[in-house]
Amino acid sequence: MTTLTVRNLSVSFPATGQTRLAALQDVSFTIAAGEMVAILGPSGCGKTTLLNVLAGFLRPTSGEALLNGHPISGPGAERGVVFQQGALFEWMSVKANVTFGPRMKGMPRAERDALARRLLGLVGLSDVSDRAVHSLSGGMQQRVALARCLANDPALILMDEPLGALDALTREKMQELVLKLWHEAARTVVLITHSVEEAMLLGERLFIMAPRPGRILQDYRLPFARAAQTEGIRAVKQTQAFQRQRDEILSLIWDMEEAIMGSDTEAEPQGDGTRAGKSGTGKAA
Ligand SMILES: Nc1ncnc2c1ncn2[C@@H]1O[C@H](COP(=O)(O)OP(=O)(O)OP(=O)(O)O)[C@@H](O)[C@H]1O
Repeated sequence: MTTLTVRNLSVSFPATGQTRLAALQDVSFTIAAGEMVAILGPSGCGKTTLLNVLAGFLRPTSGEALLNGHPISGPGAERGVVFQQGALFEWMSVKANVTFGPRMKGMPRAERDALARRLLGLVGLSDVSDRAVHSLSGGMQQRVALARCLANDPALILMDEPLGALDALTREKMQELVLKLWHEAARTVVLITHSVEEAMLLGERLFIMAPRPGRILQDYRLPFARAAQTEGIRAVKQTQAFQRQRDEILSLIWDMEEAIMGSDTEAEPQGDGTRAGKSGTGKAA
C-alpha cells in the first residue's frame, strides 16, 4: 500500500508587478497507506494546487512530494484522479469508459469484460453497462468516473470536488459509495471538498487549509468515516460528537473567511511575495 510524503512543499505563481503569490508555502505531511484524507478550506487556499502537484500536473517551486519514497515528477498510472465533472468520453458506452485504461495497456478482452462487470457492480451500474455516457444523470456519470479510476488500479486516488455538482440526495448516496469503495478497495485517498459535513464524513483525517500563504492550519484525526461505514452516514450525522465537531470546524472556517474579507482591502505585497493580512490569525492560527 501507498505512503505519501510531502516535504516543505511550496508553489508560487507570478502575481502583480514583481510579486509572487504563495499558493502553497512550506507544506509538509505524511499520509499512511490506506488513509482517506479530506481537504477543506476557503477559496484560494491552495487545495487544487496541492492536488495538481500530487497528480504530477504541476511541479513545485521548492520542496517535494514522494510516493513510496519516489519523487512525483509527472502524471503516473499509479495515481488516479477524479474531477468534479467526470471528464468521461461522452460518446462511448459506460463499459468502454471504464475499461479504456486497461484496453490501452493491452488487457485481453475477456479480462476487461470481467473487470467492467465487477466494477460496475461495485458502483451499482451493472444495468447501464452498454448505455452511452451522455444519456446518464450526473450522479451516474460520477459513478462511472469512480469505476474508471478504479479500473486502472491506482494506489493513490486523488479527488477534486467529485460530488460537488450533485444534488443533496444523490450526494449523500455517493458519499456512502465513496466510503464503501474506500473500504473495499483499500486505497489511499485524498479528497478535496467544500462541504464541512462531507469532509468530516469521508476524511478519517481532515486537513484544514488557510490562504496567503496556502498552508495546512489543522490536521484532525476523526472517527466519523469509520463509524459511518458500519452505522451509516445519517446516524453518524445525528450524534452529538459529530455536531460539536462540525460547529468547531465551521467557526474556524468562518473566522478565516471573515479575516480574508477584511484583508482584501488591507493586504500589501511583502518582500517574499506573500501578502500580509488578517487571514490565518486569531482563532484560526
Ligand atoms: N496557474 C496559476 N497562475 C496564477 N495563479 C494561480 C494559478 N493557479 C492557482 N493560482 C492561484 O493560487 C491560489 C490557490 O489556488 P487554488 O486553485 O489551488 O485554490 P483552491 O483552494 O483550490 O480554490 P477553490 O476552492 O476556489 O477551488 C489562488 O490565489 C489562485 O488564484
